[in-house]
Amino acid sequence: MTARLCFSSLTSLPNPPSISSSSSSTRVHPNSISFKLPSRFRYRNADRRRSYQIAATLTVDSQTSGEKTLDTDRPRVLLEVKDLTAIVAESRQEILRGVNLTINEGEVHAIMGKNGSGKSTFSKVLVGHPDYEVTGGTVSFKGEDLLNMEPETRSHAGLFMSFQTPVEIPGVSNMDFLLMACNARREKRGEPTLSPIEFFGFLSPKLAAVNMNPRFLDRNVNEGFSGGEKKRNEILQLAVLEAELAILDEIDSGLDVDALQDVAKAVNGLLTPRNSILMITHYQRLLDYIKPNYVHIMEAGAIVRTGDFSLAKQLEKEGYRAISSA
Ligand SMILES: Nc1ncnc2c1ncn2[C@@H]1O[C@H](COP(=O)(O)OP(=O)(O)OP(=O)(O)O)[C@@H](O)[C@H]1O
Repeated sequence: MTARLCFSSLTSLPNPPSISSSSSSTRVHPNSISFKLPSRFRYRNADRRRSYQIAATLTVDSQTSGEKTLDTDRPRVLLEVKDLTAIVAESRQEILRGVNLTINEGEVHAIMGKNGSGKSTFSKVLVGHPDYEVTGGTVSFKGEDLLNMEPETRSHAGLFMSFQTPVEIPGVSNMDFLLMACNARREKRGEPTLSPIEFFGFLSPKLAAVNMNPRFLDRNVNEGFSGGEKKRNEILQLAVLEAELAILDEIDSGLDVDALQDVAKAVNGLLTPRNSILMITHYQRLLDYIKPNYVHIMEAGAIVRTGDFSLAKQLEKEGYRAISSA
């Protein structure tokens, strides 16, 4: 069966995403892609939150990939967050209480902070998670108003988020998923799409960089993957999507020491002077492998301190009490 999966509409559907056979489709969405669908494909049981994750992960672009900075000596500001406040949409509980953060291209930033300080909420608000409502402040991404964009448009613009708990997609092989994502990006850039064989050539060095066994390509996306395998797979997706700002939420959790080194090596290999990384982590050990330019401490929904790597070392040695603003 051939099916058509419309990435851009996933987040806007009132119901779980569905797959329509191409024979019954009368209109083709510009971001949709035809692919062979295994007969066991089951999307109807997916909930809306998962759809959001799929869309946030899948949609790719490069509308702005051809942009050039006018002043090539000065790094471009990728993300500028000013006085951002946000609440949980359902309970109206205030979580973010005035976050300020600027990320230039080529920089690696790390956010640390006690459990419940708002780190994940901040990253989810950046990618437009429907659980949260922004109540104040501004966020610009490459000069555009990020908060006015739909989640898929944010992804189109070059934002990628690796979730603490990566989504499973039953019925879609990893290979199909990555191929779709890659070709969606190429289409947006006006480049010819890759055949599965060409794509394998593109993917092979990335697989090697993440030290991932090619047999994972035949398995359904993240289904039955161990925690560490899911994290590697997230970095593989990042490598394929070539996002300009990657938000990595606890990418080190659940990784053994070898896997941590592999993942860190792969992330470092993806860094260029044109892209940036925002890591959320509890542990200095990740920062030993992916060296941050800036370390921020989040407390009660705001960034209360910023420093360099030595701040993470101080934290490891003395704990939050020593550097708390309270
Ligand atoms: N969808 C939600 N519904 C209710 N409460 C929420 C929701 N999202 C976040 N919170 C609350 O907001 C606070 C901040 O949570 P968040 O996950 O952002 O913290 P964190 O700093 O990432 O924590 P951790 O280090 O434990 O991952 C917590 O008290 C959490 O319970």
